[in-house]
Amino acid sequence: MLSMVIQISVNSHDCTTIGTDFVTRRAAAARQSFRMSKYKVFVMRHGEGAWTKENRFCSWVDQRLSEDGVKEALACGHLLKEAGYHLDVVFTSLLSRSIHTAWLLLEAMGQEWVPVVRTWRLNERHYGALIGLNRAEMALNHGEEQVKQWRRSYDLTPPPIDESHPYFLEIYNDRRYSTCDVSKEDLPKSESLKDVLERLQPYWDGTIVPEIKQGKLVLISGHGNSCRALLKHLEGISDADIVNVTLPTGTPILIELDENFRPTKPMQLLGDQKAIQAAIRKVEDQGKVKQRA
Ligand SMILES: O=C(O)[C@@H](COP(=O)(O)O)OP(=O)(O)O
Repeated sequence: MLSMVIQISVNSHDCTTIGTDFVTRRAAAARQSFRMSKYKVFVMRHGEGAWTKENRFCSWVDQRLSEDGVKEALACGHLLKEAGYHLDVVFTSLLSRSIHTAWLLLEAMGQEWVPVVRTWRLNERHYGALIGLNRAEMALNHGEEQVKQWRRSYDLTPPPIDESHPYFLEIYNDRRYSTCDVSKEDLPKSESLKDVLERLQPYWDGTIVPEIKQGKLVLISGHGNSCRALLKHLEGISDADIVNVTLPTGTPILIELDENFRPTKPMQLLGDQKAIQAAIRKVEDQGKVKQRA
């Protein structure tokens, strides 16, 4: 039996302030509306990436999963299998950590045949010139609040990447980006969360929603910020509240929607709730000068 508890964001000091307040309002709204769930969709951030250990902004750099990330992806698959879910299609970004998570999850579920569809529109937010930098060092040099704003604010765009950046050529010469529905020149050089939602929403509306409407159970294996953008859209999270939403790696989030694609209940992070809270704290701590023990 899964223990499913409503959560949005956990911050060791005040997590439960805005996060819980938001959840409470959402729960009250859902109770009042008496809307019936018609659709379910899973949104999840991939398993831990290799650069997480080094605390570097990874973004469009194609790092693999860490050993722990592989374990997380497999554990997600086991969790969904035990809960009896049968997936019909999985959407990923063009980045290996998102694709490998989908493969491992499907393998653990014994559902390897399920189609995996890749799109750059689910890529992680483009962190521009911040790519490759260490978050704790950035917090030391620019302050923790500035780093939090760069990481979590809705409409702040970091400085763009340019040709002098050590990862510029690796990203823009990569063959995968010649397969996109926009030219290489038009791919982002830096993005706010708002920009991510703007490039993701047409894909959600035009490609993913029609699948869900056909009755298919969809799982999105995305990234911390591409998933935050989608959750903001689906859950109607305000520009102010999204700052306090942090997603752990390798944790499926179940969203139930009515016939008009409005949420009927608060989103649910599935799995061991204490472990999920610890995982969220770990991600938040990455932006601090000193990490908590
Ligand atoms: O780009 C990255 O390093 C992380 C998010 O970083 P933060 O926004 O948490 O700093 O993305 P992901 O690991 O989900 O692909």
